[in-house]
Amino acid sequence: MGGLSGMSAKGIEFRDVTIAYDRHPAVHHLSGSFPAGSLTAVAGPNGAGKSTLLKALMGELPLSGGVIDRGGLSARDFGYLPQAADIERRFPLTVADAVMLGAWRETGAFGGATRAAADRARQALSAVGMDGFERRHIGSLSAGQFQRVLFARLLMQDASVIVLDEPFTAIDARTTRDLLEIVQRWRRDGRTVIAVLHDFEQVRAHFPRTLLLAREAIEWGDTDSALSAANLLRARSMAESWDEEADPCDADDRRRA
Ligand SMILES: Nc1ncnc2c1ncn2[C@@H]1O[C@H](COP(=O)(O)OP(=O)(O)OP(=O)(O)O)[C@@H](O)[C@H]1O
Repeated sequence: MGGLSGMSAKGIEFRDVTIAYDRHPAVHHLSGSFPAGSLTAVAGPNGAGKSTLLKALMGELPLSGGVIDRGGLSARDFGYLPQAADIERRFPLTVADAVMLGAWRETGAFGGATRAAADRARQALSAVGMDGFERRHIGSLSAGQFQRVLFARLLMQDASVIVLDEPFTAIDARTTRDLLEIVQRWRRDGRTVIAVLHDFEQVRAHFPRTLLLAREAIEWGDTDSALSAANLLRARSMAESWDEEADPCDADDRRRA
């Protein structure tokens, strides 16, 4: 389905990025890049700043320092799947409506759905194994079925960068396998995929690049190297020693002064 339009060959670069809540940095002095067309896992302990990083990448959080260079991409080039807990499912939408929301680039905020968009929505639902569910209310789906629908919406959106926050947490093994196949398909299309994941075996098997984060980058590069035993130990010991709220960043304060 769909070719890549407006894809940037430059990738996305973080330069000395700090993201703070009330001056307490959740992501600290982070530098590195997501090359165009790469498949990267973001891993790290609880509270490491993974979701914060994705929200800042999506422009939902301001930076306290540094720059995110999106290589000329705009918001419409990004497809974002937040953590399941952040998604409202009681909204009275059918499966077909939910997938068609991914076509807003074609239909516009108030425009009608074109026949072509409706056909693509059917193809997207079929690709995620959800044929025949069009009229079901999204609130009536299992967690795995709903995640399939959200992946269909991303397929529909045809974004060149796809950002997934813990897409397989609390999802059954069969659905996870099918959705990982969709991720590989995005990779073959040349899309850039960035996913927060907790399962290191899954990361090693499917994601060539990894950012191992513990507020700071422990390593950002090839997965085998980033997930070395020494790095994982370091991430764990950093997590065990940090307070829930990091100290305000003095260096940043001095720079601002
Ligand atoms: N809205 C907020 N206001 C204040 N602090 C926040 C907010 N959101 C997150 N934090 C804090 O920022 C830090 C990083 O949180 P974040 O959710 O980014 O971590 P994470 O790596 O995604 O964790 P997990 O694996 O548990 O989902 C944590 O200490 C968290 O308590």
